[in-house]
Amino acid sequence: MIEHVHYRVPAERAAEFEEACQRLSTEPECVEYELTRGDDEYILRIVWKSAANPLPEPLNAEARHFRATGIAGRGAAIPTLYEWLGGTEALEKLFDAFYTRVRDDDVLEPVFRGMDPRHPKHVAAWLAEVFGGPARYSADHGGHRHMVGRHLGRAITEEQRQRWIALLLDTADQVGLPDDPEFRAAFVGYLEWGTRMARILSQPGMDAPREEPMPKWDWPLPPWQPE
Ligand code: HEM
Repeated sequence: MIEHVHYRVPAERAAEFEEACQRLSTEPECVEYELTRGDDEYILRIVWKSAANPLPEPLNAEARHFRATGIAGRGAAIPTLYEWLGGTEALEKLFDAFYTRVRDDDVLEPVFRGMDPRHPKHVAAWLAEVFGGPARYSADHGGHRHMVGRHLGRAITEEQRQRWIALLLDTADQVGLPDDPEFRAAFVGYLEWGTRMARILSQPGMDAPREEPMPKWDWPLPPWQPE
């Protein structure tokens, strides 16, 4: 439940009012909130876990309630991770180089022996979509369910997972993927999550995958850009 509350606050009470708003940080049912300010008025937006909660003084005023539509996003002022890393061309270069190195890797070679030769391009298409690029993996390669299905029953070990990630990061340096702190934090974050999911889903006894939305990855911090 999303609540919007409009307040008129005289200048002499502004500090007290803003302090009261900050106490929403300790509300157990509050997911997030944002206070925006006009000349002598404010709008407070609160996202509640379920139903809206009563607000303490001096915040209790007439509120309007809304539901999320799922329509939300970033504008073009902040590039997607996909744009930042150089798009499909850069991702294909990364995975071509990576799977070439996999052939000479003692830990990973047995895992990928007999691999489909289109595999590097498919993984590039997967990552492109996860990082905010074109939805080609969903459209042409079976989407999330297919990807999960390709890991089923492979019993990936922790050693294999760690080698996969280490070799991919080394290849990222080799092919010149951006190495700024924000991009690498996002990239490593996704790889940690994705490889751990792949290992868990590949263990014996895991059920056939269900249809699920593609994961979407974003910046943990916006990238630094010159003014
Ligand atoms: C972020 C981590 C990972 C991503 C994004 C990823 C992505 C993918 C995708 C998209 C496919 C299906 C390709 C297709 O559509 O044909 C796939 C298949 C596969 N993955 Fe992963 N994977 C990850 C981690 C791992 C790890 C850690 C291993 C093992 C060490 C692994 C082993 C495999 C194997 C053996 C296949 C089947 C290859 C073939 O024969 O075509 N994956 N992966």
